[in-house]
Amino acid sequence: MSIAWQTVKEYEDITYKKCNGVARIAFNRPEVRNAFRPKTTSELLDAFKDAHEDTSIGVVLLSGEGPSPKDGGWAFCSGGDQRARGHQGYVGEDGYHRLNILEVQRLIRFMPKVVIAVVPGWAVGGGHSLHVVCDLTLASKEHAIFKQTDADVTSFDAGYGSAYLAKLVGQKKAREIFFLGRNYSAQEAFEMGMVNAVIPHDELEDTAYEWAQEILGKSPTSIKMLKFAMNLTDDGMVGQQVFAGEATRLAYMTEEAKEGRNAFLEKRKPNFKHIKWIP
Ligand SMILES: CC(C)(COP(=O)(O)OP(=O)(O)OC[C@H]1O[C@@H](n2cnc3c(N)ncnc32)[C@H](O)[C@@H]1OP(=O)(O)O)[C@@H](O)C(=O)NCCC(=O)NCCSC(=O)CCC(=O)c1ccccc1C(=O)O
Repeated sequence: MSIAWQTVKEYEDITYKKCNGVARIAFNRPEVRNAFRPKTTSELLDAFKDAHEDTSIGVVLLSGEGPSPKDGGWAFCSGGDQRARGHQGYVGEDGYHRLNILEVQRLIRFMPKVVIAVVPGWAVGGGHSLHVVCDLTLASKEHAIFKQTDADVTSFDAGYGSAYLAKLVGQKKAREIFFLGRNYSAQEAFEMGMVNAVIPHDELEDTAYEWAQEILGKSPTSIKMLKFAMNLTDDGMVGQQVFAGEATRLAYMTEEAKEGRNAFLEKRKPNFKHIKWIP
């Protein structure tokens, strides 16, 4: 299949394309297994915000470009660039120490669209956490490897990367992943419940696009409400807020909401008498 991707914007550390309701954002530092530095996360935030705002986009694919020009290795993302790591975080061009991959995680989690991690190779450390927070994960049969190195480099994603992972794969397995830091194949990750499908490498991108098109055939409101409903119990008050925000939007579309607004603007009491208390 030839997908007519159109580049949206040129970045240094990522690529950003769109086609037919699908946005594709990919790490583009294959020579360092797609490790992210502050510039990468700033660019990711910019692209994700654009995809969030674009009403023609319903699904976002998050992937990693490759293979590495150095050795042909494939990666989704190997986490924070350890060369950019300073005293308090990852040091950007402005000299500030940042820990802003968590902002990217929150955008993925709270975006009213489906985000699919398309994992062509290593998903490691903060890169592993990113696939965990995505709604779905598709992995290359030949090259995807899942690994948590946080405990090797004195880092710990104590939110979605670990606690939510435990919801996906169970407490014992999540603790094994973090405490031992072993490599897991796409098939093993699938059997654990953190990967939706294992796909031959050459078919990975096309399959991700096909899954996206299948999702785009569904009701946008249903998909959005289902995503937020499934997030709700794990996201506490923020999950409730996000879900309730969308419920409010639906309420705004009713006749009674229009009556409430019009009554205020016309400086009269609202008349809800004709509105039925539907059981
Ligand atoms: C990914 C590997 C397992 C791949 O191994 P292999 O295939 O053998 O390749 P290598 O030869 O090791 O790597 C090739 C090349 O890439 C460089 N590289 C790889 N990963 C990184 C990296 N993360 N940073 C910098 N450079 C990297 C490697 O040095 C090689 O370069 P050469 O010049 O060719 O030698 C393996 O590479 C590996 O284990 N990588 C490190 C994985 C890692 O430890 N990642 C960091 C985990 S911590 C993290 O991600 C931060 C989380 C975080 O961001 C966060 C957490 C909590 C709160 C806030 C935050 C936040 O916002 O920051």
